[in-house]
Amino acid sequence: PPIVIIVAALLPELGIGYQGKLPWRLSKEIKYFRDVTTGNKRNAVVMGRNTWNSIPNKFRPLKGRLNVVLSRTFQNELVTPELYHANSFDSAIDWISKDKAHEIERIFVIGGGELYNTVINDSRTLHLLITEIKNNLGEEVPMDTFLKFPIYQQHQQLEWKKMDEDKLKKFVGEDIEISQNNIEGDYTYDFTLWERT
Ligand SMILES: CCc1nc(N)nc(N)c1C#CCc1cc(OC)cc(-c2ccc3c(c2)OCO3)c1
Repeated sequence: PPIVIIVAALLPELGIGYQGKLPWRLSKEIKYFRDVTTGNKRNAVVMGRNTWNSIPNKFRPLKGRLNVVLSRTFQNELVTPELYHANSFDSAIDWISKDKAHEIERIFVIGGGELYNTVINDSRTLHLLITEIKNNLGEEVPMDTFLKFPIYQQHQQLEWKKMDEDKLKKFVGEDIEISQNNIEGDYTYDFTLWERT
């Protein structure tokens, strides 16, 4: 199944976290994340162990999705029907691809920084769903984790192109309502789709 990175990042530095937490609480953004990763058919959400631990207990495993958690100390095993443990990204993808029981439509990589910065360079990753966040007051927001994505550089031979909103709507599915220029607290954010050229 295709691999999609889904992430919310603060422009321009592409900050995504601080001390293992999301630096913001954006309710419509969480709804978008839930709706897109849940979709209509069964999808997988792949995350690192720290991200798993940072999801509030009552929300994990993320419901309606096959949760795959990576840790170098894990054995590859199906812990429950909704939770698979793997000791590498490749062994997780291999298992998901072979596992007929689940018939996974899309594999969403949902964090954290270390996993994002590895998977962005994997040729099997064809799409990025980036929620571009801006701070309204232009103030410094404490961050310690950043995306190392080569997509905002000015040089021409960009390997990633931002798609228009119609393509985003088609990609996530027409029944998902996409509102742009969302303002919540000190933040304004837009949902974007990027394709590998
Ligand atoms: C939901 C934030 C998000 N947005 C986008 N666009 N992409 C993502 N990969 C994520 C994410 C994520 C993992 C994560 C991390 C986290 O703390 C670091 C908390 C959650 C989370 C997941 C579900 C929740 C919730 C928080 O509050 C209510 O329901 C989820």
